Amino acid sequence: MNILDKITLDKRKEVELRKSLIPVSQLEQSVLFERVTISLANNLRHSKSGIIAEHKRRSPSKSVINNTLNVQDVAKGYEAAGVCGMSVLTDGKYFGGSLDDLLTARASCNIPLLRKEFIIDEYQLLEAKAYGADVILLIAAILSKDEIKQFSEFAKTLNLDVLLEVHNEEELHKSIMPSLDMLGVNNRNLKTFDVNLDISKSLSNLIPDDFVKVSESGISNINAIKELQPYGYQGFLIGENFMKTDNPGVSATEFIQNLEK
Ligand SMILES: O=C(O)c1ccccc1NCC(=O)[C@H](O)[C@H](O)COP(=O)(O)O
Repeated sequence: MNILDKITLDKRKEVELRKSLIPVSQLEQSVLFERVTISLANNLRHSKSGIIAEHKRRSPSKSVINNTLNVQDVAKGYEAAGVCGMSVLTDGKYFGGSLDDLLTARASCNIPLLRKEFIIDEYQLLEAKAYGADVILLIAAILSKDEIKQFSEFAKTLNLDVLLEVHNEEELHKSIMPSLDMLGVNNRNLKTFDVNLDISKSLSNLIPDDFVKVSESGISNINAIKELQPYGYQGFLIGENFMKTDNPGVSATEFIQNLEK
């Protein structure tokens, strides 16, 4: 079984457990359910740099990235750096994240927050809303076309932006639909962990212009972004490159300043 199948299997068990502990009615009582969300897609459309900076403690491909930082400092640092949005990994088992991380980030900054999660159930979208997210991620590799439609349409009823992630042409073809805001190309093969920016380049002309194009993973310098911008990419999701430093906010600030020079 590959790692993505393993993560998805564990996620199904986790979500069933969560559902049995916290009913939907309780999620809907969160004060954050009434919050007016901020659109990441809009921010990206109007940005020169297009950085989405991630909070990522560890990952299946890299094990520990940074265990010493707190989410509050990272969120404040990213906001001060001028990023378009922050991605918060909420998976515990494989990434060391949690919904509490999302809540802490929400309390610490006023930029769009992406719940970075393996979404396999509508319940997780209600959680995203209740814990302060503005954006959800849907991964085409683990969802059917019908599920992508169902989850993205449900997300829109909650006023959440939808970032749909693909890694190849087949995933892209099954996914294109009007209920998505952003199409992300993951440069990392989630089954083998190989990273290759050429994936973003080769899929770019197959993505209709109505969607904001986002390139994800393996971006470690501004040259990578300068290479991808001519292919129409307006968003760049960066995790490890910032999180491996002692101060991700300062690292993101320097990165954006160099990019916008
Ligand atoms: O990062 C991983 O090892 C990983 C493994 C399996 C599924 C997902 C994984 N990562 C999620 C992401 O998409 C990245 O955290 C994100 O794009 C940032 O990537 P990077 O800048 O390379 O940290």
